[in-house]
Amino acid sequence: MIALYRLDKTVESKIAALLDTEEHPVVYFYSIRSILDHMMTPFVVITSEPYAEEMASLSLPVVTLSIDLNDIKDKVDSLREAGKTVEQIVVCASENEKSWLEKEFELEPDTVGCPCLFHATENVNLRGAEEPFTYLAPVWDTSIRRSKPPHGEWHLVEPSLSTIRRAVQQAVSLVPFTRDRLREKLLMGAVVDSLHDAVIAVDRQSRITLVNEQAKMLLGLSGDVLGRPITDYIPHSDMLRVLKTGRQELGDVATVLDRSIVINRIPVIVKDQVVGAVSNFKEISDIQKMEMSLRKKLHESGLEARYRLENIIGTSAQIRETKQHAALFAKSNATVLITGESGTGKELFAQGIHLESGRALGPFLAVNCAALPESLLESELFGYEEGAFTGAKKGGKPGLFELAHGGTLFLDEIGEMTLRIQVHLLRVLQERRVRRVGGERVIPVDVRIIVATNRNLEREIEKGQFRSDLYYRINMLKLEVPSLRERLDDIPALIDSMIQEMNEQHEQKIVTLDTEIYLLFQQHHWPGNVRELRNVVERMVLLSRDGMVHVEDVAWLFQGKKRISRTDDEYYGSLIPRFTEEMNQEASKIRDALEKAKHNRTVAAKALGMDRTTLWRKMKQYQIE
Ligand SMILES: Nc1ncnc2c1ncn2[C@@H]1O[C@H](COP(=O)(O)OP(=O)(O)OP(=O)(O)O)[C@@H](O)[C@H]1O
Repeated sequence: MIALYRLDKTVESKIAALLDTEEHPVVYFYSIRSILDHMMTPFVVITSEPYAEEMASLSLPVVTLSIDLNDIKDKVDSLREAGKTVEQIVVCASENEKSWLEKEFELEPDTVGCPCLFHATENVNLRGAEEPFTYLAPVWDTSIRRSKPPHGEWHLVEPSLSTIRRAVQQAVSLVPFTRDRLREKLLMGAVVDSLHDAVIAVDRQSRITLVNEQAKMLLGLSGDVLGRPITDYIPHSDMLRVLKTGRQELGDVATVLDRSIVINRIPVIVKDQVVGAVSNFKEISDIQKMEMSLRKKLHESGLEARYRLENIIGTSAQIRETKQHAALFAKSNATVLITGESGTGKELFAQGIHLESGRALGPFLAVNCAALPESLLESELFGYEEGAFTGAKKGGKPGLFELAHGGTLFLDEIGEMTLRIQVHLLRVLQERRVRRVGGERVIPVDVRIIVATNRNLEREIEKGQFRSDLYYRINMLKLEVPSLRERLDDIPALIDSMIQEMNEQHEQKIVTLDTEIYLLFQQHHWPGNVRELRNVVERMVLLSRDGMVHVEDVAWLFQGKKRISRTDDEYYGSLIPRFTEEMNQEASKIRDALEKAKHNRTVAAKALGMDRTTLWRKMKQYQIE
């Protein structure tokens, strides 16, 4: 389709006559508005020089008609033929046409056959001219016709038929291109609309060339805003500054219509010239939501805290007290120092505190300070900037402090950390900001720190291996996890839960363990604590036959190993003296329940809140008939 924009009627009809209108229908437009209403139709615009500029912001293919020196000569000839005297000429045309005509006149001054003066229509002032001139203007220059020259009248110059034919040929050749452009435009529109970010772009004159739905929504724009100056909607738009300076502005925060938004403004530069600017922006609350969901995804891929405090097995007074302290510590944001022998479950407590805290939805990241060499641990914790060292990843890498933002960072085996990293860590803990290795920027972080150690840090300070200032900073809330030796009563429940877990993992079905096994296990010294117990139970499960494990099957596991300091006589003698107070209480509860249930084990188990197998095991353990 060919669109004719603000052309003279005679020129319009000549163009239409030259076109095969079946193949290239002609549409006539007299305002930008009406063109905007048809933007979804692929067309090429033919217009005259003064209106070509208006088209620029619409990014449509435009063919421009203008008059030349030959057209002026033809007009002068026809005036002379009609008996008019033409001695001096004044030509008024648009700024562009005027400068072309001047150049042509300089090159071939004899073409017209008389002196010519050229004026730009925009600032023409012919008043007071004394000489009788012949006044000429292009046929499409409607504004000039409204003013009357001092002597005589305006004579309108038309472009020659060959000029019109060239313009028509050019327009026809551009038609396929407009279809591609439209397709691209639709695609671009779909892409821009599909973005979660709001996007708005302006041209050099700060007229809006692109805007997506999100931008309209956040800026409260409605209707067709394309082609309109951005200042009509945002009077002091910062885009004007970017157009002027050509410098990008990233991460600016502003309030628009009561919403806090973060904005990036980027100049569009072609061949060192600023030809426009694009701005993308987003509501801060959206960014926070995205951050949260990203973090959640990170958790799903293995960075999640899984153990809640209530999942930590054990009902002994020691473990109950530790859990109570942990639940209290979870309410605060202060650093927690977890101490305890290796394998006691320090990491489980760290996870439990995180999940019990207000940061439960944030990330939980853990790093074992003993497992990484110094430089690796440093870049792991604090991240690094691009080029910080040979092999540093392009674009740098965020450290665990940044990744744990809004959540908890668990530093296991902190006693193994070198003094240099201790200094770096202390600074981050004091300032709550990290500076990546090799970087300048400081990044604020909101991270709760939990550290753990099985070393005696006070002794490490005496030996000069641990900084006392760091110790005082991390030793705000101290959680001491008891060794397994100190809570032997928890062993049966731990074994049961481990067996259940492993049965599921190994698809094995162990129904029963000899009661003696529990007793045997409660005799062991367990230097490796719960971790060692888990290993032993795993081996036991793998060695089991027909769903039964007998004491003879496992006794060898403890051969040559240190026992709790109890004599064999105690072990093989009466079992009662070896029961703790809690066990005695449990035994008498079971006796009572059985009596009440008239020795119906199903009823008694129900009353005790345990299943039949557990009741049966406990009856064997406490030798209840
Ligand atoms: N109360 C518990 N209930 C169930 N499993 C436990 C319990 N305590 C520890 N475990 C298990 O014991 C193993 C060791 O636990 P964890 O890694 O938390 O110990 P740790 O004290 O952090 O050890 P280390 O000092 O060596 O880092 C893990 O497999 C864990 O699942």
